[in-house]
Amino acid sequence: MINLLYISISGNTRAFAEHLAEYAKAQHQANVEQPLIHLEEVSDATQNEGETAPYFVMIPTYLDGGNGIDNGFHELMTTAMGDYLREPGNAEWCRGIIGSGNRNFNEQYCLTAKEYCKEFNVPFLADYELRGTAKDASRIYDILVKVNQA
Ligand SMILES: Cc1cc2nc3c(=O)[nH]c(=O)nc-3n(C[C@H](O)[C@H](O)[C@H](O)COP(=O)(O)O)c2cc1C
Repeated sequence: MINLLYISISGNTRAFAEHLAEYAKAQHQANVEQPLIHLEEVSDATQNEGETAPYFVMIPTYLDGGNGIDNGFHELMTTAMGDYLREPGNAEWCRGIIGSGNRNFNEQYCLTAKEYCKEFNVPFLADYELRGTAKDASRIYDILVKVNQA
């Protein structure tokens, strides 16, 4: 089983997370060795239960102003995920982060995920735009399977 935590404000990340879980289900049906994906959505209402097993994080990008090079990392909307990762012991179980965003934001593309990776010292595993594509789902599932097995 692959545990995947995500946060979604306007629904794109939720849609992609569900797409990934469906893709995993199909892979698992074809070959039981291929793991399923267990999803958990984090929000401002999330109570910390304390992570005790490996998991991955998916986070979209919402930033206020700046250019992403020498300024501009003022995170909006998604801070509940950072708060969750900062709870004692939680970040230690995080095996990597997948960022999403929109390439129109140039240097700020997926910047929240990149900054979290630095702060929590975990690998940046992949990125995708908006709701992702079928290709993104298979590419990212393969990455999750590989890192989860390591
Ligand atoms: C106000 C606002 C600011 C955004 N800022 C960024 C940004 O700095 N970098 C980026 O890559 N995408 C940015 N995006 C795009 C979102 O990350 C993208 O739409 C994402 O798929 C939203 O995920 P969600 O629907 O799960 O909340 C922004 C979108 C909005 C509405």
